[in-house]
Amino acid sequence: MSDSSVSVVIAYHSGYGHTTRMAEAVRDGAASVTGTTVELLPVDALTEEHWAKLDAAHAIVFGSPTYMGSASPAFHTFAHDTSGRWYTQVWKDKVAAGFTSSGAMSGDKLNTLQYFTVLAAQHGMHWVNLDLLPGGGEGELNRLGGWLGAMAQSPGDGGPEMMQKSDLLTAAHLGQRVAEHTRLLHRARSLS
Ligand SMILES: Cc1cc2nc3c(=O)[nH]c(=O)nc-3n(C[C@H](O)[C@H](O)[C@H](O)COP(=O)(O)O)c2cc1C
Repeated sequence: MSDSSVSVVIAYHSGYGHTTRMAEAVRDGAASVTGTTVELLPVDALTEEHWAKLDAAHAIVFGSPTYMGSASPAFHTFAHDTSGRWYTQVWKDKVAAGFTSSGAMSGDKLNTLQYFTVLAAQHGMHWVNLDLLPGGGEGELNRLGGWLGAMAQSPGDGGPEMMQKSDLLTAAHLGQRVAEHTRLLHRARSLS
């Protein structure tokens, strides 16, 4: 990685593949910004090498399905496992953002995104929101009308292939925005 390039790591959990599709869309959006390296890291299979990549990243995007109104148990375990890094503020001033998928239209996804923001704040990270006005129809970006992060909804009895294209494009938009803002911050720091 050159001095001018930035790294975005997507730390996510997915039980049945829906959140994986979102993570891949976030990755594609971030990778569309020149000079950005992006990596997907499932939080239930982190090695020491993966933790080192998280520590070295300029931005970390959190992703989880909404289970019982919050992030999944696997994501909560990951968050708990970051407590040593919280103690020494290893992730301070990294960029952060988040995304979640649910079965119900609301499904209490907001609580999952708020949980991510608190996690980011405890680590001293800078939260990047979703800068999209609510989409008016099924095919439009941000059709679910949220701003804290990217949200997707699909029937609980349908597979990941049933996901709405607009939700995946919304996730890609968030990834692009994260990469752009990470680059801005990185450039400003290198000038100061
Ligand atoms: C244990 C469990 C709890 C769930 N809780 C919720 C919930 O609180 N709200 C909701 O809308 N959907 C809920 N769902 C549905 C999932 O959020 C939804 O199917 C999601 O897209 C799954 O993502 P994944 O395939 O990445 O695991 C739940 C599913 C499971 C298995």
